Amino acid sequence: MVLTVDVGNTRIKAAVFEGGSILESFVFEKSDFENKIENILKKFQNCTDLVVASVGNIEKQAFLTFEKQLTIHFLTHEDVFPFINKYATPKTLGIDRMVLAAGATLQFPKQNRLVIDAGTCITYDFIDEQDQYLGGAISPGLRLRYEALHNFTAKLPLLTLEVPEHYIGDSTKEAIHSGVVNGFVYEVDGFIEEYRANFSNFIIILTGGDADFLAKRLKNTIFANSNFLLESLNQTFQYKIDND
Ligand SMILES: Nc1ncnc2c1ncn2[C@@H]1O[C@H](COP(=O)(O)OP(=O)(O)OP(=O)(O)O)[C@@H](O)[C@H]1O
Ligand SMILES: CC(C)(CO)[C@@H](O)C(=O)NCCC(=O)O
Ligand SMILES: [K+]
Repeated sequence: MVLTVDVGNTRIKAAVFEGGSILESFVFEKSDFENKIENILKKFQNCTDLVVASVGNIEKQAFLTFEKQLTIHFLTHEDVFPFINKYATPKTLGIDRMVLAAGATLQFPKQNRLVIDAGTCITYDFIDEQDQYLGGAISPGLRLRYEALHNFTAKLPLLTLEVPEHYIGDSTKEAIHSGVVNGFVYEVDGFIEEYRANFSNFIIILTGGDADFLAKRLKNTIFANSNFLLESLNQTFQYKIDND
């Protein structure tokens, strides 16, 4: 059994895998995460490996307390990945994006793949048919957009997500909801159209905290898989074992 842990910028997500299938998944805040992991390991005592991808501020040291119980794999750029990395600055590429690209490469062989992760940030990652990772884009996520409008202006209130009535917002609140929510959806639809115009034979994988919300609103029919990063962590680990 393998425990995979995704330390994001906002929250931590974790899942226990037996072979290729998820037994249970968890979401928790960063404070007190040691206890949360300890409880998971109490429940699943057959876990032999802990696989971590962290883009948050939690480093490898924080996981070493579990070393008595199981083997820790804290993924870094030094690990083996199933794609050729063409990013001009490979050392600054987020480990979450590398894991997503690995999962897409292994799960969907011999095609162009676009992974869209709608989390704290929206990331776009493109891996072509020759398994070359080309890069993509990073933009502010849904909640970050609401927060940025409030934090960097004097007059804009901090709102929580609401679906706008219309694209023409007729009040401050409606204008913000339209700008944030419609802007988010138009952006993603726009990127998808750009990729579609330039590549054939490709698959889109949609994941992250806002994936379900987004999937319902896109012009294109795309199914969301909220567990794609955790599944990809498990696959990256299996790949590492087979190829190290
Ligand atoms: N309880 C919650 N806390 C924070 N964000 C939430 C919550 N529930 C849903 N969301 C939505 O999820 C988005 C954040 O996604 P996610 O939880 O995947 O981010 P994350 O943990 O920082 O991971 P990553 O850094 O990989 O994006 C926010 O834009 C927000 O709209
Ligand atoms: C973009 C985020 C914040 C998304 O989680 C993460 O992948 C990251 O910190 N990336 C580093 C910059 C880069 O990927 O080029
Ligand atoms: K993200």
